[in-house]
Amino acid sequence: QQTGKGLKDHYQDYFPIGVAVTPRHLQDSATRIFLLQHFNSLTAENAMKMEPIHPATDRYDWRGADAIVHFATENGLKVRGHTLCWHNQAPKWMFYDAAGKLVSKDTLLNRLRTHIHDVVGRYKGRIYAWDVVNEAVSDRHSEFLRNSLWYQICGEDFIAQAFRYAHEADPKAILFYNDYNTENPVKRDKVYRLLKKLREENVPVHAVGLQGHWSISDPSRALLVSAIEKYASLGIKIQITELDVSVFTNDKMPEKPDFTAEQKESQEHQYDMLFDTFRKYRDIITGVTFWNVSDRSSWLDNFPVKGRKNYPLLFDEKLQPKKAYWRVTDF
Ligand SMILES: Oc1ccccc1CN[C@@H]1C=C[C@@H](O)[C@H](O)[C@H]1O
Repeated sequence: QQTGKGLKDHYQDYFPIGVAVTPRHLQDSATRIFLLQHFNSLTAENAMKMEPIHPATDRYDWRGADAIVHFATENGLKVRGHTLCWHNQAPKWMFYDAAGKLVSKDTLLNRLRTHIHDVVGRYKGRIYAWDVVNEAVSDRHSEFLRNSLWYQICGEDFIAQAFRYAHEADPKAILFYNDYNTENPVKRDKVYRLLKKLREENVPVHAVGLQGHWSISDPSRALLVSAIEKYASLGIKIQITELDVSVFTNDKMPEKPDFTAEQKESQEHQYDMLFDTFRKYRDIITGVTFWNVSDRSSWLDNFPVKGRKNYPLLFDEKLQPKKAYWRVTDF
């Protein structure tokens, strides 16, 4: 399929440009052409999460993941796997026994190992990178690790074990720890502390995923740079794995749902700064992936405020480049 020069072409000398997709995106020919024009990496928005892909102890649903991997392989796109161990969208059955009681640490770790070997094994050689553990660090000042069922049952060991299982299953895959708010100094230092400890214990964690759920006012260039420098000092690579730039700086519902001139101007400026910084760190940043395809639909339309229309991406609801697109491709 021949397409005009797109975002990925502007960045071919820097890093792959990815996007989170659903199988439905791939059923529409206009969307397929759009995806192939602008992106050379895909992430499954939901299809490879624990519950969607492994809904029952003895049942996997491979359809969505297979469709995305098939499309990517057919068109020469990279695929990032998301995510092997997370507290959200995890299947209840994994944590409870037949009597409905929480399972033991050994049982849970064995279930995690089976899950990881089955999922990573199926796509071995076709998925080059995995978000092995997502969001294990706490947002609470008093906590280091999030008090998830993973942590309650296993303590911190589930993190190292998840990476070891993934490495066993595909020794060539690049293994990521993935999280959000990773530029916030308090959380940044906790993520750093976790990664440093894992690396010192020779746990196969190769890179850190900064989700990049940012806004027109956050992060500042200074905070982004200090986070990149701090993680890079561990000798690991960095990817921006779920980039979007919310047009809101609070959790209030606006008077009207429109995308104001001020919001546009701020977003153009923020995207310009972000990609200027990414380009400067091209030797450390090995990929930038957007979360969702266009302003037509974003997970931010319902988070953190349900029903609040957001306009966080480089393409508008008609899949047309916004001015921010031209700001990040004119360099
Ligand atoms: O920015 C946040 C704030 C609080 C909780 C979760 C997040 C981000 N959490 C991400 C967002 C959407 C999901 O589809 C992704 O899998 C998840 O990694």
